[in-house]
Amino acid sequence: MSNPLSDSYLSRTLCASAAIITALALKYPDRALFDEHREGIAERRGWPIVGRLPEIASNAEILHEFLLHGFTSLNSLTTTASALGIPRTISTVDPRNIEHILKHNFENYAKGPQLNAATGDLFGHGIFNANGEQWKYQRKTASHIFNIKNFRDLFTEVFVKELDIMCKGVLDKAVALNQVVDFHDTMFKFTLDSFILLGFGVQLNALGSKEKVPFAASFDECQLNSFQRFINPLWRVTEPIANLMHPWKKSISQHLDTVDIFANEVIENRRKQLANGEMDHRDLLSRFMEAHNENDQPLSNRELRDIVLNFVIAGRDTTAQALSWTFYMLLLHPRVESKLLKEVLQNITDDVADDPVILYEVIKNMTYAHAVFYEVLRLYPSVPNNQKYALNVDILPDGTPIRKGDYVMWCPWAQGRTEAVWGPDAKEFKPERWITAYGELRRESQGQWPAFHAGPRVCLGQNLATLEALVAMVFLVKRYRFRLVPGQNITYQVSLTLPMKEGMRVYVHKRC
Ligand code: HEM
Repeated sequence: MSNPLSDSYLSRTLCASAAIITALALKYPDRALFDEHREGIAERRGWPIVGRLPEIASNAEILHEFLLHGFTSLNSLTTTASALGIPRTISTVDPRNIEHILKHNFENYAKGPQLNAATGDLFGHGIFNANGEQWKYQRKTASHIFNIKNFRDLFTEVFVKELDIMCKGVLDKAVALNQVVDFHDTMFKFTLDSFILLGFGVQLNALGSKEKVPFAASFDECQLNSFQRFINPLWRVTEPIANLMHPWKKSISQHLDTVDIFANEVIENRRKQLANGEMDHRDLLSRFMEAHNENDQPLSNRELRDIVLNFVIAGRDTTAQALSWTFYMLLLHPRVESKLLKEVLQNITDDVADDPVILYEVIKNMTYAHAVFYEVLRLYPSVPNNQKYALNVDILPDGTPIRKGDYVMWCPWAQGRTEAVWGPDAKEFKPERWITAYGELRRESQGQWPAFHAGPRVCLGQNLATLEALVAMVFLVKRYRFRLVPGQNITYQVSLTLPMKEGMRVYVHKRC
């Protein structure tokens, strides 16, 4: 039997709630609760109380296109959006603004609390999350390995050696057995093995295993999860619920354990090698083991673990993705592939290929190969969106006012496709745009082409990545013809970087 007292209490509560929601909806008819409009910044109006959260959530799978559409539909290179639970973010593809944020007013823009919270359990206090003195000592320590001698005498040799393992162990077998290869997965294994060997002195041999190595699988899950936290304001609630609902699935904390075990093994292994005097050169990890942190203390195992994981994402993912998108573009553009092959055959004779020191010198001067790589990174930047946090008020070069506590986001994926930045053929894949009338490589400003970031935090591994990618490109183009397996959907996975969502399956043939 119903109780008249509790029924009337319930109906009064419902009426009061409806009245409050209506009043809030009238006060915030097109934006998030408690948010204000931002004068002078192009903005599409959203829904009452939640703002643009529903659009962001429903376009999360195609976020990069969604952002591009935002710039083109508002006909502005700088936009903003109000969305419940997501901090106010000003997005830009204007080269002047990007250079200002990353270079000219560097001190005002930091890695912010949102990034630290979303990626903290994976990247800890490593270089990608660090600011101030904590960042400086890591940058300085790591920079010592990127010297000409290492490039000439060590890095090229490692890349050639790992390529040889890939060719014999994966690609030649696929040719002989007429098997399909997942090119994307193979590139991830190649860059993982190469980087773990030259950075940490460990021969991992991921290329030798058919499956994904457990560390890599868990690392990818953690990364994807970190990214999802940016667009899911309720992640602290939804993640534990998801664990309860899917108890048979490995949870993020279990994936983190797998990742930690791997990093700790690498560290222990190195300690033993150092103790036995087995190292004949000082690589990344041994340099950090000898370094002192921002408090002038030797690094703890936890700090070393952060270093290892930050450098794995830097050294593995970005280059593997760039190589995958490069071959995707080559397969879709046979004209470009033939032109590249011509340059490869002219420069990479068997003598050159057999001598890493000469190979390094020859590759440095291959203009078209560089143009192909830069053009791929223009359309498929390995870091497709990136953000910083304003420590103080500022005005961007296009006049956009920035408030203290705003996030500023720049979007290289959208920028590469923006006609106002790259001209009417912005969306076309044209390596020739990187070559001057004198046949030299064109250099664009870091604001126009921020694929490797800009200013004091410009990518430390830019030259390493370019060398690795070009060595792989020239060897693979020279030895093999790849063909896409028809009917697959090759697209990106929205994440911190730009992986292919379902890989890229190819047939492999030897060139005669
Ligand atoms: C195609 C390959 C690569 C691309 C497109 C790329 C791009 C980038 C970008 C956009 C950043 C800025 C990230 C941020 O701070 O939010 C960055 C930073 C960095 N990259 Fe790369 N990267 C590549 C390969 C590499 C490699 C092979 C290494 C080797 C160690 C490396 C080391 C680093 C480091 C240490 C930083 C942090 C710099 C700092 O904060 O001072 N990168 N990279």
